[in-house]
Amino acid sequence: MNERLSDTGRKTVLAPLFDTGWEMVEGRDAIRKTYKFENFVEAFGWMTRAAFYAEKWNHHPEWSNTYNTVEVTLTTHDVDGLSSLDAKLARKMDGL
Ligand SMILES: C[C@H](O)[C@H](O)[C@H]1CNC2=NC(N)=NC(=O)C2=N1
Repeated sequence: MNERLSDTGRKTVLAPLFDTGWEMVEGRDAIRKTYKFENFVEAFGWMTRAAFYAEKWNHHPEWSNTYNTVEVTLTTHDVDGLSSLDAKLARKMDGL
């Protein structure tokens, strides 16, 4: 069962993500990041690749796309806050 990240878990898995541009969402236990691409095709291609992992891991982002920009928010609805799955998906998104 996936659980909300502990204080120690937050230090180890969230801190590196903050270094890559992720930030806490104000008023929510969630993280967000804005990705910029060359154009719409690059942005949507990246979303498609990310969507395969989201589906494979049954962990889905809140996101929106405008032309070359994708705004992503990650949180775990089942635990009403951040879990290790959010960190896992964030790391994957950064690597795609
Ligand atoms: C029933 C289904 O497995 C759950 O609702 C899954 C689907 N995708 C999910 N995605 C996210 N981000 N959080 C969840 O808690 C979650 N739960």
